[in-house]
Amino acid sequence: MASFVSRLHQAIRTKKTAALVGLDPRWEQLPVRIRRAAEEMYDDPAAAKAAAFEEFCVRLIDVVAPLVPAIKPQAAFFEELGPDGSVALARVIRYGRAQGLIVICDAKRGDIGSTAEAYAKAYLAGEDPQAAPYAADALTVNPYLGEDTLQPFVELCQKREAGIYVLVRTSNPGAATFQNHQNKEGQTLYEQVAETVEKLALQAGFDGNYGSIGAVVGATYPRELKDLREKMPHVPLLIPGYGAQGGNAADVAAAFDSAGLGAIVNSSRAINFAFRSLAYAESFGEKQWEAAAEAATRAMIADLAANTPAGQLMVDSKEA
Ligand SMILES: O=C(O)c1cc(=O)[nH]c(=O)n1[C@@H]1O[C@H](COP(=O)(O)O)[C@@H](O)[C@H]1O
Repeated sequence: MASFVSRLHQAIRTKKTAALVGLDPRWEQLPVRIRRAAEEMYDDPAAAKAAAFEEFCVRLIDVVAPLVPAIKPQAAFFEELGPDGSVALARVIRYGRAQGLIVICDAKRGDIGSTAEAYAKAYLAGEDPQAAPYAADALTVNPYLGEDTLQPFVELCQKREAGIYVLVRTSNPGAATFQNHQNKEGQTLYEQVAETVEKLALQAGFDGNYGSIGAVVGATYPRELKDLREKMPHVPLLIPGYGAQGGNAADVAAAFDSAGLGAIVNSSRAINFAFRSLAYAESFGEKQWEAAAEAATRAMIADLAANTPAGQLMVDSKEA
């Protein structure tokens, strides 16, 4: 049995990058051919969109599976379609795992403890992909209801060798409104959450350096990121906000330890829809959307390699 964090770090060592590809299928931005083919096949719009999302994500997984350790399907886009979307999400998660990827489902769940337990059972398959309907290795979790509501997730992480990433300091422009609220001692809400997550990380899947209870910290706030890395030395970080939201490799460099571990950096739109971007549209165009996604993934990996210690792993091994 291997804990979530040890499986993740093994995958990072194998692929020699901490790049994480988010799967955020947006109907209007999908390649037209995929949309048209699905619309011809299904009369029902939700069924057509779900089929198109699945095809797009499966083909994207085929592109990125040899390059990166992990993917992060965004549940929201699938849920928007109703039951057909949920089935597509479950199938995409399974396909990703079958290709040897670590799959982090981004559904940002959280509720009172007894309900949280049901969410945990739904998403946290952990090491055994048969253990849950949405068979993810890890799930993003909202801590707003309190520490007791994280406990069911932590317990299932222990039982199934799964992981969670708790929202600590998010990447969005309004992150500070609640998260920077200070208590009487001057400690911000996100620092209090960080303290709890650090404590929980020692309780589940601890591999001697890191636990399997992680934290989401945005790339768009590099000062807070550096500070939180120090406050949570045993917590693996999931860092969104690189790419489309403006974060760059220099912004996330402080998240990594001297072995290049301890964090993964997500990019979704900039890879999924690279064929629509200024950087790649001219060279690739819509028909070659997969080649554009591959080029964008390779560019991200090269950027992290050049500007973070995690990337140094790749450089060192090429030289060896
Ligand atoms: O939990 C997340 O992944 C997340 C947390 C956060 O603070 N900010 C954030 O952008 N995300 C998610 O990460 C993805 C970022 O997508 P891009 O901005 O297209 O790279 C989206 O699916 C977001 O929902």
